[in-house]
Amino acid sequence: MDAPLLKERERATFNVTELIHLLNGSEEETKRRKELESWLYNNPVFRQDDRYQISREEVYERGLQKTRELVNLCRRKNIKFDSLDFARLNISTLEELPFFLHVIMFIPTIRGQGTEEQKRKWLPLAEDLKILGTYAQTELGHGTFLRGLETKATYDVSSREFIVNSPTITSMKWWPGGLGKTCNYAVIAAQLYTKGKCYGIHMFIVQLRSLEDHKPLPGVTIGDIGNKYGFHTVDNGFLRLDNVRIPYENMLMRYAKACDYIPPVNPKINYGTMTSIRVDLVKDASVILAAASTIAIRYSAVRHQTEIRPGEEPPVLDYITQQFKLFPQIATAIAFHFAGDYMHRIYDKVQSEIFDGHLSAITELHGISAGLKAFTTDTSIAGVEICRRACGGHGYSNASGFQRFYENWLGSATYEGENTVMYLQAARYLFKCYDNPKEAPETMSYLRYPQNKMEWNVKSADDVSNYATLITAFEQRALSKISSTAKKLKNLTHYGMNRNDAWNAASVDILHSIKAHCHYFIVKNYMQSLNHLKMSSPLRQVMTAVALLYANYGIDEHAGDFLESGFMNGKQINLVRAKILQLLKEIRVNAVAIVDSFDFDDRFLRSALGAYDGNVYNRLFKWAKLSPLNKTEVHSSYKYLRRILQSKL
Ligand SMILES: CC(C)(COP(=O)(O)OP(=O)(O)OC[C@H]1O[C@@H](n2cnc3c(N)ncnc32)[C@H](O)[C@@H]1OP(=O)(O)O)[C@@H](O)C(=O)NCCC(=O)NCCSC(=O)CCCC(=O)O
Ligand SMILES: Cc1cc2nc3c(=O)[nH]c(=O)nc-3n(C[C@H](O)[C@H](O)[C@H](O)COP(=O)(O)OP(=O)(O)OC[C@H]3O[C@@H](n4cnc5c(N)ncnc54)[C@H](O)[C@@H]3O)c2cc1C
Repeated sequence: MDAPLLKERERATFNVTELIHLLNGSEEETKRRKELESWLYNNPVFRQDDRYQISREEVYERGLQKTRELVNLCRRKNIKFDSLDFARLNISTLEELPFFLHVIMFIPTIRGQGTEEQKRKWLPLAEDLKILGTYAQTELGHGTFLRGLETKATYDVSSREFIVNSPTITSMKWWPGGLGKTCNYAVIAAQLYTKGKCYGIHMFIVQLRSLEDHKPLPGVTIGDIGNKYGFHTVDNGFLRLDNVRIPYENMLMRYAKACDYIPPVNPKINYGTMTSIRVDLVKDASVILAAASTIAIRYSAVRHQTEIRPGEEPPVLDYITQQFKLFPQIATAIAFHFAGDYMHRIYDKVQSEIFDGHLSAITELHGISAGLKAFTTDTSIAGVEICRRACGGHGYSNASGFQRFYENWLGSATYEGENTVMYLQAARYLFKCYDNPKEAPETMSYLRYPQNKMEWNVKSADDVSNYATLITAFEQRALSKISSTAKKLKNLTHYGMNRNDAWNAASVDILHSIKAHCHYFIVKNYMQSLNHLKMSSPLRQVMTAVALLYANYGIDEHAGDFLESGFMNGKQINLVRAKILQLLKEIRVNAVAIVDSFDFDDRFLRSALGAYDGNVYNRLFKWAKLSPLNKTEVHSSYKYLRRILQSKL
């Protein structure tokens, strides 16, 4: 083991294994996760060493090979696609596979929106992978505005069929994962027309390719949309349907019926699959940021640069500015971990309410999941970039491991709802609750009895170590933003603007308000989660320092907002800043141990900078030697170089 990391580990003040189990839920959960990972990582098909040396076609083909291995593994070990074990395997591949949309959206849409009869027919086929489907909603012309989708499903009473049609170029389905080359089925979002009237977006199961030879069926024009920033393994596709006929039974009809149209009790129930993925993304944001922090912290403990005192070249992690960049990322990863747990709990609760026929809870779930999806993906994307840059030049090499997850994760700000749009959706719910506080759910309880407090109860650095004091600060910031924005909206409508125009005119303030609310929620949930968890006192001390850093850093980062609220003054902001420095020092001794507790396997990180042993330089040299340009001492293209070198001006 490399000496610097050994020394770092020896001085940790808490037991790493205890934190590993705490973050995994229990010792058994840790064991199970590791067992699943070892099945995956010991399989050579999941290799990544030549990832940047193979063509897109080969990357896609590998994606399918990996899919086959993963499916075989699940069959051998009896792992169901809707199980926690599959979710863990899914994350551990650290790569989207071409069939993921089948598992995360196609099957869940049938399960959530199909009648019992439809589920009996389609689920066995889909779960046994006799058919492979995707979720085809977005079109070339519209992704966000679902009411604007143009694909039509027109009911033909005489044949009891729907005629599914893409009438224009902008109505082509565009982006669905696995659509281009992999899937032979899709759930298609289309405007339902029956008896000459349009009833809005509904979901239809459409077969796209032959089950015999995989050729597109008549009327189906389909393909891959081309290279992208990331998601190289996935054949995101386009699809044009030319009056394709499907049986009446292929409209998913658990909540709405066609022919003589019966509407669903809540028309947004059709959007349920998106909500479920938004919920999952909160936890994913934590994993990605934890992985990036692990690489950056381990590397920063190994990398020595410059001098603080003459003759002593410290690890860069000793520079306070480096700590100020990286420790908040660790804290954020843990905060999002607890937010992810919360989201899963509330999602399960709402699902059981829906099961009992109470559809009203989906509005609250949408409000919370849309906001947190945007907040956590936004923050973690920015955090990964901070970690990458904190690794200096080597952070820019593919050997760092950042690019693999960064390029894919960038998409999370857009897919499952573009983040600004999601914030605005969450804000819609927030402002409704502000106007009607009795409706406010627990997450917005401060709206029920809004108290504009006059003064923050902070006089010394010790005062900013108190959870309740910090939560109050975030609550007051949110309240101040929300109430001033609500006033603005009221003024705009008072002077004659209609509600929609006023909403657009005030939307920048609305965005600040919802971000402040999400931040408040994350801080509160983080601190409450820590209070409820059992842990040894050395671990509690460390976890408390990290949570306090999260909150104090958030105040410093948005000092303008907190000052503007009038609740805080400049002196108090200085106390917050002093506290941050104190916390950085406290966390420094445990930084490597904390990221060790995230417990990433080296085969997951695949990083020369972030491997457990800290053997950075040997790994970088090994990586360089593997460059395809180094296969020969003199590259074959020297023929051009020779001519340049030998030509006369
Ligand atoms: C932006 C909105 C929310 C707007 O919807 P709209 O019907 O056009 O507008 P509206 O009639 O004014 O509706 C607003 C109203 O609908 C409600 N609502 C909206 N969404 C939901 C929901 N999920 N659950 C429960 N309720 C929902 C809102 O609360 C609003 O209610 P309100 O009118 O205020 O009472 C919607 O269109 C939307 O969700 N757009 C984003 C599209 C999206 O997320 N696409 C994802 C495609 S799949 C994908 O990206 C997979 C990637 C996965 C991967 O590769 O890993
Ligand atoms: C990697 C990846 C995978 C995907 N997989 C799938 C899939 O499997 N199935 C599928 O159906 N789709 C998929 N999508 C599509 C994705 O869901 C959409 O791209 C996404 O919902 C955003 O819609 P848009 O592209 O229309 O963006 P637009 O809405 O056109 O956004 C452009 C800009 O307009 C702004 N804007 C739009 N509306 C508003 C508004 N009301 N108020 C303020 N600003 C607004 C946005 O903030 C943004 O800045 C995928 C996309 C990606 C990148």
